[in-house]
Amino acid sequence: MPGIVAIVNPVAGRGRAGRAWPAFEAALRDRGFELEVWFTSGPGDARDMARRARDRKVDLLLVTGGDGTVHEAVNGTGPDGPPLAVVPLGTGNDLARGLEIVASPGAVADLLARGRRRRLDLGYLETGAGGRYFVNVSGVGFDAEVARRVAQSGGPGRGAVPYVLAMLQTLRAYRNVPMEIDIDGRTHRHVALMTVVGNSPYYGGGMHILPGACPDDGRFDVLLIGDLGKLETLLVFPRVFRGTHVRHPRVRSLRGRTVAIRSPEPVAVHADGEPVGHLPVRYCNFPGGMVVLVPARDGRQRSLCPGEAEEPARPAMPGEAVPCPARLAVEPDDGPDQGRVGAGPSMRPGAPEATPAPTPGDREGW
Ligand SMILES: Nc1ncnc2c1ncn2[C@@H]1O[C@H](COP(=O)(O)OP(=O)(O)OP(=O)(O)O)[C@@H](O)[C@H]1O
Repeated sequence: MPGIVAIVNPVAGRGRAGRAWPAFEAALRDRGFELEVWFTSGPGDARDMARRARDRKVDLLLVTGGDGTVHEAVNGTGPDGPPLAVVPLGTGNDLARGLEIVASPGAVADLLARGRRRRLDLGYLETGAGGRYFVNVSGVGFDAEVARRVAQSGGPGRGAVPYVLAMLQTLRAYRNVPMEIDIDGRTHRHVALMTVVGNSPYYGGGMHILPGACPDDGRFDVLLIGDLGKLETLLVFPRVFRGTHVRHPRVRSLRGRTVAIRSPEPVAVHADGEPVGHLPVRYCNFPGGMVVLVPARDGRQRSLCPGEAEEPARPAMPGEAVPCPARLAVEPDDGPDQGRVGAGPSMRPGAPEATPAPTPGDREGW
């Protein structure tokens, strides 16, 4: 039967979600909302439950937990699932942070009563290990190694402190790697600390990694972080919390609908902080692929994009003309000598060919 289904991950936020949930449920019932509550009992449950809720055509899916729970939920619903409302009781809560969703029972009851349904872009990536959706940010290289270390440290509960500790451990042994990054058919080559692709500005529990990211513009923000040395990385890192790292001369900000990255070396990839395999990776965006309740502000429609006061009149599905294919083919890595990224089938009909291989002098240290 349609209605509201609440998926609650009781261990999110190191158990905060389970402890706080009864107050949220009471506030919602007091305001007249009827809901069915499903508690997860382990990894993967939120995905399976979200799929079941989508199949039942529920009116609203209330996802209670952190970014990992939201990540699982969208991987259960896929694009154009039921509208989501997030109760941010995890550790990092980076999606909610970008949308200014407040974790109090009253604010969540207001969100359901008066919030606006907004279509946000849903990212999709595919590595040799398979494909998945992501809501915030994916990274390739250094931050994916950090994510792997954080995941290995075990159990839910991420956030900035474990991230910073893992980052310092990773930095000791990490070597920058050559990467080829193809954005909408144009190839960029560099020796990289890491490359970041995302729709939302925050990750890692409040790091403002993509300060220009606009979650409903139909395009990814792509950050190319070049050949920084260890000391330089340590010096630049604190700037990530203010978003000023993007002004560093070895950092480039780009945008695009489709992105492919490869390297001759086995480079790790993460999606929303979850390790998801190694290069090569291909990304595409489902513009407007998820509907999320965001707080209403004084009856005005606030823009979710930096630098825009009011929401511009975007079409409901801004990028419909460039859909993601049902399944992306990832070719085996045949190394940089092939001269270009994405030499296999294009992700979209009529996409321009990648630019030819540069002369050795253009290769920025390859
Ligand atoms: N009942 C459960 N017991 C153990 N693990 C669970 C359970 N339910 C879900 N999980 C796992 O808990 C992980 C962590 O949840 P989540 O990411 O939402 O919280 P968090 O790590 O505290 O927050 P954030 O991701 O915002 O930092 C999820 O990836 C999920 O697989």
